[in-house]
Order: sequence, then structure tokens, then C-alpha cells
Amino acid sequence: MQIVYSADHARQHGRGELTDGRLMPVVEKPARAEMVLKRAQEVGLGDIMPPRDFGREALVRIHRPDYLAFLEGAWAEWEAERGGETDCLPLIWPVRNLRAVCPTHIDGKVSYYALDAGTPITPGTWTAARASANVAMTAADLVADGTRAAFALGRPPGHHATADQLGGYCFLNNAALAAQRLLDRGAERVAVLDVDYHHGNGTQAIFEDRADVLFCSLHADPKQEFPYFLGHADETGTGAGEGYTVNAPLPWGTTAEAWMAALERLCQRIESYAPDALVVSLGVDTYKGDPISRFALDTSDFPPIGARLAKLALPTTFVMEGGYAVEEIGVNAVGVLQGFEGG
Ligand SMILES: NCCCNCCCCCS
Ligand SMILES: [Zn+2]
Repeated sequence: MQIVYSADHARQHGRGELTDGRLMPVVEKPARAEMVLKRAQEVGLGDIMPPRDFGREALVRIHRPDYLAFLEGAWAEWEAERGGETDCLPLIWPVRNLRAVCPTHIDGKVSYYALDAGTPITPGTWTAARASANVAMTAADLVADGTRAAFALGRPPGHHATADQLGGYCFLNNAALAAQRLLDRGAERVAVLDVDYHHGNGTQAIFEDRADVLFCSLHADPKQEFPYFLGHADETGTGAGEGYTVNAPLPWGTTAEAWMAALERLCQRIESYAPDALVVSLGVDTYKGDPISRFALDTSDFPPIGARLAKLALPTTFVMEGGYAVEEIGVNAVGVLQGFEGG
């Protein structure tokens, strides 16, 4: 399987994320991608190629220009305001009884454009996020050119990012950009399947009113788990997109058996949609040893996921999302890909 990878991912390395009531060392760190790359090389998964730069005109197919301008300039504004010793994080949001009018001060702007305080903007964020987006779009292009499957080994992840907000360690929605790229290259319908432990709120929001992209996700029940405020089963799409969002929320402690049964239901929905291509938001934080998650999949449960996806017989772009057990992320993520290839 063709792999797309850029070392620029390492430019995203936050100094802390707000969680559990304190600024904690980030779990979304460079070692994640390095461990997956190492495992892919160990098993000879496939050739590794650098991304092509698709430029801003590709990013605006999914993201708002004002948001891109914010991301590009945020670090300089933050540094000018308070030096470079801390990362840029928000502190107040336009929640109930407040107005979502974008402020001019960096504290207000980062809050306007962010979902959470766990996604630090650093000096290298803009470079790393664009590289990750280019990695995903390059993989999608390979599939559009006829490759059966490609793996976008990128970070930071993307599925929590909306058209104009960062969050959940995400800045640009790599999977959404890959899906849009496939449509722009001639696909009429694309299915996005999000197997990450967390609901892909950003991907859902981006495509919720569209019928040309089916968004399916199985994930920890938002009543219990981040992102908490999207991902319920009654969210089925809006307007022209009614019926093209499918959520399967699952409780803490979900085992492989129950998880695979939910996957089967989503795969049958994908089969009935008959897309021209499939984009998989490949998060492996469903692993029982994941430090921030609470499902119970074991390493041996990952290859069968890939094997089931292969039975869909669709040109497939795998886009790396979450997975924070750094020692096992490689064997778990590559396990899905080996299962897909029949290995
Ligand atoms: N203490 C847990 C904090 C969770 N913070 C966001 C998680 C984003 C996962 C992306 S796949
Ligand atoms: Zn996740």
C-alpha cells in the first residue's frame, strides 16, 4: 500500500494541553507518526512518498478563508502580544448569552476559532497542519489515479476541525479535504467512515447538508466522551444531506464484538450508498491501552477491521487520525492496513 508522509508533522509539538484541570504534556506528539512510520517500514507495507503541495485553493474547498488567515497569522500575533514562552490557547468562548462576533485581540480570535483549550497553536502549527492536509490530498490523488488504496500518514489529525474551527488536536480536516479532492477528481459520491474512538464532529459538520458525501461514524457516546456536543444517533444530516449522516455512539468499555457489530451496520449503509470511493478516518484510540480512551479493542482486533473494509471493494484512502498509546500505535494502525491487504 502506498504511504504518503512528511517529516513536517514534527513542527507541531505543543507544550501543554488543558485537561483534568491542569496544563498537561500533550498526547498528540511527533512520536505518534514516527512509530507508525517505523512499523510500516518494518513490515514492508509499501513505498513512502512525500506530499505534493496543493496550495490554498485546495484548502478553501473545505475551510473558510478567514479561518485559514487566522491559522497562518496566529502564532505571530500571539508572540507579539506575550512573547514565545507559551503556546496560543483560548480562554473564553462565545457560548450561550454571548455573541459570536470575531474579536480583533488574539485571545478573542483564538477563542472564536477554537472548540477547546487542548489544541495548542505553536510556531510550527501552520506548517505542520498544511503538510498533514497535503499528505491526505496526495493520498486521495493516488487513489483517484487508480491506486486501490493509499495511506495518509499525517499528523496533526483532522476530524474534529470544522470549516472554521480547530479543536481536538486538529486544525485542518484532512479526511474532508481528501474526500473533496476525490470529488474534484471526478467521483460522484464519496463515503467517509470514521473509526476513531471520538466522534468526527468536524467532518460531520462539513458534510451534514450534502448528499455527495455519506458520513458514518462509530465512537464513544458523546454523553460520556469528547467532543460531548455532537455525535448522537439522531443526527442524520440536514437539508439535501438528510439521511447521509450515520452515527453509532457506543458506551465506555465497548468490546471488539460489539464494536465490530456496529462497524458491520455502517458498512452495510456504505454498500447501499454505492460510493465511488471510501475515505477512512483511521483513529486507533479504540485500543484498550489508549491513555485517554475507554474502549476495549486489543491489538489482534485491528486487522479484522481492515479485512472488513476490504470487502467493500472500494478505492480507499486511509487518513491517520487519533491513537495515543505511542508504543502500540504502529502495530495497531498498520494492523488495519495489513488486514485490508489480506496480510
Ligand atoms: N482528558 C481527555 C482530553 C481529551 N481531549 C481531546 C481529545 C481529542 C482526540 C482526538 S482523536
Ligand atoms: Zn480520537
